[in-house]
Amino acid sequence: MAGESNSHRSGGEERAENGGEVDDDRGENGGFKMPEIRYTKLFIDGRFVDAVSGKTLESRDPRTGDVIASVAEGNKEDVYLAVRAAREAFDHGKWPRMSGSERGRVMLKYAELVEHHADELAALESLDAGKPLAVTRVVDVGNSLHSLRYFAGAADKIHGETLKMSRQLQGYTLREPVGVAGLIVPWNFPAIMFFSKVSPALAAGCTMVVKPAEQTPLSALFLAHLAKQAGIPDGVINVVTGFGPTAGAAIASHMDVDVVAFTGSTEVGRLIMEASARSNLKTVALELGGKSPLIIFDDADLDKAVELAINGNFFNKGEACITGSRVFVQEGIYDRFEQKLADNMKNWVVGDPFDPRVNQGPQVDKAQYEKVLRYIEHGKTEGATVLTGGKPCGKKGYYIEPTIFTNVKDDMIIAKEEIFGPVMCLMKFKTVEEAIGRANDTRYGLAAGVVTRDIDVANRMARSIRAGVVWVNCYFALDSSCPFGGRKMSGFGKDDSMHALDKFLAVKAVVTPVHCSPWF
Ligand SMILES: NC(=O)C1=CN([C@@H]2O[C@H](COP(=O)(O)OP(=O)(O)OC[C@H]3O[C@@H](n4cnc5c(N)ncnc54)[C@H](OP(=O)(O)O)[C@@H]3O)[C@@H](O)[C@H]2O)C=CC1
Ligand SMILES: CCCCCC/C=C/C(=O)O
Repeated sequence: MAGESNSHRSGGEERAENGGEVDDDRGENGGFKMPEIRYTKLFIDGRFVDAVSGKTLESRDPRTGDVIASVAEGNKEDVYLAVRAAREAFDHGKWPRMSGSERGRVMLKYAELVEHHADELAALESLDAGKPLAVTRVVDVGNSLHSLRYFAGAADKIHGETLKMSRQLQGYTLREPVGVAGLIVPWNFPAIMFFSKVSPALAAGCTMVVKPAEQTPLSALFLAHLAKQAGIPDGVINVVTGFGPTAGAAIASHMDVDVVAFTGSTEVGRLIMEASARSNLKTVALELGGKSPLIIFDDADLDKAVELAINGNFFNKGEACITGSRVFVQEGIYDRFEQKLADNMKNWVVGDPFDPRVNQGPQVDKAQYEKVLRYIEHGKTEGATVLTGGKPCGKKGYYIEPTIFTNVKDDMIIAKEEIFGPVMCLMKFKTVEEAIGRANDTRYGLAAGVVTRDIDVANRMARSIRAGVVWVNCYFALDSSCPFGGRKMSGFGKDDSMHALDKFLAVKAVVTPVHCSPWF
């Protein structure tokens, strides 16, 4: 493992460059200076404060399992304080009452500050979540900035409709900020997830309480500090770090929270809906798990298809709801595809995320590491064949070899359940009809990929697959302007695009009689 003096290349070969061991003379962290962790308290009403209980939770370095910071452990009482601040800011503060263009201007200032601190943010994110720094800087920070700027631009484009009514009535709709938003986000893309919820909520004029995942609280606190610097009024963004069953559940069941936007597991999504039903029937938007198909046809560009399968499965160590973890390859190209995939995986480097040569860092924590390894064992006992990987690697930390299973049957656990780790199921198919049937044979419906040069096949697949997005000849092609969110047990409601605003806006109809109209 790099940073630990040996990293790992997939395909069973330890470090090709110099006979297995890396001669790493750049010292620990590849000579990279670790970020200073400056913010570890709850952010409520514009101030960093301890949890009422005084308790803290530990954020750990996934490279080693060592504690990197003790962070305030907020619970129900802290959530209540945060919601009170958000309520006050909504009911009496200026943010919801500013014009959209003024809000947009402050959000652009916020984006400028995030960009100015991009290196620090990227380093915090890599340290907390185990992501390669080079990727974090470009993808995680880049995507965060894009989201903030997109919704800064959207803030003055929120408007209703005039209604053509069937009687002598004049009607129009207003789209008003819905109120206090509870934003519960996971650990796989902490900053991206923060902004995927915070940016549209800000643009809509809502105030909010954000709960980051217990594994990755650091970037949200840092971003709260930058929000204050940018001039976002106190109480508009509050961040309560803490555990899901306490702090998260308190947000979901709070009578004064008007909407919860959540990304995470399907199991917790269900709990959030239950909490809404039992409390104030708040609006709920859920972005949940997936088991997405990536379907590669005989006519595909082989190099491209292999690249998409690798990135579609092993990017972010497979910790993404949209991984194309069921790779279906048509029989005519299958053998060549499998060979090239195995060959290319030899260049995939697992190791310290601060080493620029590394493609894949450690899983986020021990629980996820153990969960993924259990799935790998399931795959073996169910009779699938290990093409690459199949075991943990490194002497410490939560590293797992990128694992590809062949001879996978659709009803195997590894082909049905979300693994959320670097595990690909490779399967063969014959016809378009078979590919459609098997792609849809899942309780999830988040994303799908199709690789073909045939426009008719591409169109037919795009219309037949029941998923929130179908990527044709690309994968992970997310953009702030493109709606993102699933169907079936992958949830409902959209992140990104103008659709993301909907959950933060209440539509109100205004109707008056109209007399003497020359047209009616
Ligand atoms: N769709 C996606 O992008 C994600 C999917 N997952 C899936 O979920 C699996 C388990 O990961 P896990 O971290 O447990 O995911 P969770 O769904 O538990 O976590 C997501 C967020 O929800 C919070 N949360 C947990 N329980 C509750 C609750 N009862 N009420 C309100 N909020 C709650 C978590 O807090 P805390 O961290 O404190 O528990 C976290 O902030 C993964 O292996 C993966 O399959 C996970 C993350 C993202
Ligand atoms: C380019 C990658 C950005 C991924 C952000 C969206 C991920 C969603 C998820 O895994 O929940």
